[in-house]
Amino acid sequence: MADTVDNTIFVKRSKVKKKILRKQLKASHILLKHEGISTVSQPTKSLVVANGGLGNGVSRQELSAVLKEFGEIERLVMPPQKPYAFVTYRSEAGAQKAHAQLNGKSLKCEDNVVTLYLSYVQSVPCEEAGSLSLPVGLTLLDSFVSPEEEALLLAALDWSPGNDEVTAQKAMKHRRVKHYGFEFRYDNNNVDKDKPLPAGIPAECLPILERCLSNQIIDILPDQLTVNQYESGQGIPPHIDTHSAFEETILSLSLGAQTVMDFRHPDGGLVALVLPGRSLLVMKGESRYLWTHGITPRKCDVVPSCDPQSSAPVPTDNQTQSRLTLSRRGTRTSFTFRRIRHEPCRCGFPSVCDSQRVSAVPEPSLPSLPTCHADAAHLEKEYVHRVYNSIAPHFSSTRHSPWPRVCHFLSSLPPGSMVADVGCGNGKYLSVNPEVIAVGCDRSSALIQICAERGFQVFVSDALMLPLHSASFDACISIAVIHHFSTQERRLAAVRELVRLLKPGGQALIYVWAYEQEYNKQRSKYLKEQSKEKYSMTNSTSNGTQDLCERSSQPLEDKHNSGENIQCVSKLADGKLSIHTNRTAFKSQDLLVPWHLKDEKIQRGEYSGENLEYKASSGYGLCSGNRSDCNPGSDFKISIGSSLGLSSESQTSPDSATERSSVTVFHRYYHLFQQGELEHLCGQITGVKVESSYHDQGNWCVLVEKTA
Ligand SMILES: O=C(O)CCC(=O)C(=O)O
Ligand SMILES: [Fe+2]
Ligand SMILES: [Zn+2]
Repeated sequence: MADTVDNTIFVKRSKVKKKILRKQLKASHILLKHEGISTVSQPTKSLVVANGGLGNGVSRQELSAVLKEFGEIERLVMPPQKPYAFVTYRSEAGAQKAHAQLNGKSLKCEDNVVTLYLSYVQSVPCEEAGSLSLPVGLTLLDSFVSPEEEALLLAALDWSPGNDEVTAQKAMKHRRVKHYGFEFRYDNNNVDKDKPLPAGIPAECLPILERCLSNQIIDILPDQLTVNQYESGQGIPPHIDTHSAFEETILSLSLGAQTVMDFRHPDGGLVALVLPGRSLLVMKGESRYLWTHGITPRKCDVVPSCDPQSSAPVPTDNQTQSRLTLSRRGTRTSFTFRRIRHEPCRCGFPSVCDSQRVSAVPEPSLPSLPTCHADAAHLEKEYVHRVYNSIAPHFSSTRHSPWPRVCHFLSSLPPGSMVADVGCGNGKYLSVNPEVIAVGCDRSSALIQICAERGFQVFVSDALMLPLHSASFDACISIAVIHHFSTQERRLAAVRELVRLLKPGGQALIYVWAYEQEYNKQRSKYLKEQSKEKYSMTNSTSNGTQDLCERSSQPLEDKHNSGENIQCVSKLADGKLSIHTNRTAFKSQDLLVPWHLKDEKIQRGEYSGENLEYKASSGYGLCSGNRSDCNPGSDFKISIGSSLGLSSESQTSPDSATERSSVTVFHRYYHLFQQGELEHLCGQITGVKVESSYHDQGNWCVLVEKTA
């Protein structure tokens, strides 16, 4: 008897399983047919979650809440308006668990119930610029406090000078602050844990904190409060709240005027999020530990044109760009509640964790000159691509003057010419001749973002594999690009690819950095900047090829080699690349050139002179307003942000830059070309004629023509 019952259950169970499997296969089929997403049967770390998309009304918070029960999430990609999402777990085991437990399960969302079907995928698409997604672990709860509570909280603040001691009140350069419970010290980026302040968290905050407890936003009351007050035009540099100082959950309550907070991922992602007055921002997980947050000092924000305070729907990706408007800032006061940490932080982000730094991060050793493609690609990824993504806004701010001879080449092209700028950087050559049709590409998504914001036709691409038709361009330029390829084969391949684009009779102008910085008894601008810049650390060359100077007493070498007999002058001690001393003569052909980024600059968004690039970029791709339909039981609303590529390197505390200004040094790999080397390279390609070659301000340059 018992057997029969068991068997019936077994049969029923397997029927259910079969049904789920059928539906899952159907979902995979639809994904392939309609979206071109192919699933695999072998377990991987990544899953596509059919029906778990923003297009099904599933929010990022809702999906990530269920997914993270099965393991630590590395990435959650939710393409806007799609009925699916992608998740990548840190381990395959996590993905397997989620697959086993969630497949065919219902997910109850705010406004509907969906059934999830999960399949393994080999790779996950990148989050596109403008797509709507928040950093993992970030939640924004709209209207968390009532207007009455807002007024009460603001009235509880006493900014009079007599109160300085009690709340460690400070007037910072870009805002004023007060601390309760414990002082957060901006000199050492930490709190004196055994020195509590006379004033604890004001009683007016308690009802709000109780609400956080009962809504399970926190499970223990905070014991530290920092109040920041920003006038219009003020802000806070990008930073991560010190891991060792505070526990995981950070709450930031926005009162008064709305603002835009920028979240940056170390890989370059930027999410600009509108924080409306009376909203509560909850930072946990990756958003608290790995992403920096900051407010760019400015008087206006670019926001979606629908009133973010209203319950307008989320604009789609395209609409986000087209329906932007300016919003004037007013005075904003934020209450940041945190809990002091008494044990070292053991988060999963050792690269940015001050508790784990010493033991976890070994001293970086210098890379070697590569001998195979794989090593070369790796070197370029670390010492070219990553660096440009990290320094993009600052790099761009030093690159505004086009070189005259490049301009002359572009200006002499007939109207209507098709021109490709391969490695276009910030796009400074794309508008030189308005009569031609110019497209640009660069390997750095952060630089391409800057170009896109300037309205140029651009795309991200590797110069070795351009997604452009052969023989379709009248002219190409490659300015200061090919010297970043680390083997002769790759440099040759880059020139070949450039030539491939040209129509017969088309011309390519190529500039590379010269090993010889002194030519015809003339020192290049790069060397001359040495005396002019007074060894400053502020990278502000306006049109020089390279970066800033550093003091050096090394004599200039004058080494000229003839083109026919190119000798390698790389002197690699134990095979390692050496670090070049800026503004001095090169000692070897392959080396690492430092780029000094004053943290203060990047943190404050104060790039020298015009900081248009930075300002513009941090204002775009904002989050939408709100979802009107969220959480019917209460008056919370969830705002969803959008991301685009821009990077930041700083991971220090909010005002370390005010008290100390540290410099982050990045190293870019260069192969310096010797005289004749570029011509020699071009000479190896059939169907190419070197029209002319010259030395221009420390660069070797060729103009080549495609003959067939
Ligand atoms: O103003 C805010 O919302 C953020 C303040 C903040 O990040 C901090 O004080 O660490
Ligand atoms: Fe913070
Ligand atoms: Zn940590």
